[in-house]
Amino acid sequence: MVKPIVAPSILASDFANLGCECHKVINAGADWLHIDVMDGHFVPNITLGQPIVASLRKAVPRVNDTESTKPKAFFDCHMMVEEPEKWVADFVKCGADQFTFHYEATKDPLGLVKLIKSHGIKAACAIKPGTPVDVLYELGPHLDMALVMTVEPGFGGQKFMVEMMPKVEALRAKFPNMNIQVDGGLGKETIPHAAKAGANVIVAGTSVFTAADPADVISFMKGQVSENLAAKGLLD
Ligand SMILES: O=C(CO)[C@H](O)[C@H](O)COP(=O)(O)O
Ligand SMILES: [Fe+2]
Repeated sequence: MVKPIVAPSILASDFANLGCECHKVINAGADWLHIDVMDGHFVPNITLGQPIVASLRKAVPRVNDTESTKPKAFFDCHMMVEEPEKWVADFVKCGADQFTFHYEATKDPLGLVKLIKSHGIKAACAIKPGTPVDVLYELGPHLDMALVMTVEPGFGGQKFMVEMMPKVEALRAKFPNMNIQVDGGLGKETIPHAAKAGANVIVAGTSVFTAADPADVISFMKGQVSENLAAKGLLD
């Protein structure tokens, strides 16, 4: 059983007003914040690192912080970096709740999952469009989430690759209770494909942050995911 989760990608936000932008989407119904970390090596782009995540953590406390009245969120860190092992401790320290590494970036995926979990946060693994889904079959039982990229990682605002949906279907068939995330080009037009395939964690940058009514986009996507999970008997 899984829940519908919408995770706006802060890459599409106005970084000069990052805290307010995040409060805006949380108040509009976002469950997680998706934080795209790019190193200019694993992907041809550089985005943000630990100082920004640490600052954002002060503006957006952890979900279990009962003291603060500020809007809270789960920090879903998508690590598009080489040698992801090097960054686990730093990202735990600056406030990550989940560390998603790329299968293509490590020689020891299971060792990395164990390292991430040893720090007390969630471990997830992403695959690029050219990577076959079966690389995740052995790792799946150890993961908190699998991420099927629906664009080539590196940039926001790209076109959704519907041809990735068989990967999502295959994962959902094998792992009915696992969080399965899709990332890239998701919005009101493309969500029906991802929801039908069985994805339950929806990353959406451009479609949420540029919307006149972000709450409408978020609730539409959650509704589509809920309907499809319910039809499969998997809605928590
Ligand atoms: O990982 C990513 C790119 O590598 C981003 O999370 C993704 O592109 C989301 O942005 P958008 O919804 O605008 O496509
Ligand atoms: Fe991402």
